[in-house]
Amino acid sequence: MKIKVCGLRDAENIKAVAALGSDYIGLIRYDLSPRYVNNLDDAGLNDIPETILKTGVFVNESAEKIQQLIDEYGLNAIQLHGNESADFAAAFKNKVVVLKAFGVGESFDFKQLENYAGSVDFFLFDTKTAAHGGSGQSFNWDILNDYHLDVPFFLSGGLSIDNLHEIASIKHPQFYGVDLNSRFETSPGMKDIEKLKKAFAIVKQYTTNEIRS
Ligand SMILES: O=C(O)c1ccccc1NCC(=O)[C@H](O)[C@H](O)COP(=O)(O)O
Repeated sequence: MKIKVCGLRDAENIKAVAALGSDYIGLIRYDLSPRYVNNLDDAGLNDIPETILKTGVFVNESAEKIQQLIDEYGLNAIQLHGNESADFAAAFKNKVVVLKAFGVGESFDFKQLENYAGSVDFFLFDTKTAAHGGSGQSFNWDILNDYHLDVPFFLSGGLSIDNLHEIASIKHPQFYGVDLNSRFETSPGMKDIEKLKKAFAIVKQYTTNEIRS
């Protein structure tokens, strides 16, 4: 089970998250988010191990701007959180890892994902919110039983120390990773390392059990 810690922006805080063994770190390039990183120089990306995927998170950003940031900061992955089309995503596939986020409400039509299947590496299922992300609220994970494509997915939306144990109830073969954000913060964009340490232990435990069963 992979772990992505999202909404980071401070170099020292990012180093501490990297030391925990995060597989992905998310840097939000959406200026309406309280976790917006205006200047990626502040994130100290040169100091983190190459094994960690530096993920730019975008909401309806232009392809040119995304490409510029990939080139300038060596982003390894992009997460598209707006209304980006499958063709838009496909233009980046095989250059960087592409995650396409979808907001899940009380119901969700997984048919709309069929078009994206060959154009992305992962889906990220988040809680539907007008803010596009970072709601701190979880959705009803039972809905995932209706997902039948073979693209692996990250579970996102309101994951916290209180509900992370419950990922064990998700038996889906494409369940690939978890995305941790606002429930692990001391303030927007600053992660609580002690809380994350506990979360990593829970996910590790889940992964060990998964391998055994
Ligand atoms: O976190 C934000 O502020 C945000 C705003 C706009 C688009 C995406 C955003 N976050 C992207 C993520 O991957 C978050 O981790 C995801 O939305 C879940 O956040 P949370 O519910 O706070 O755990």
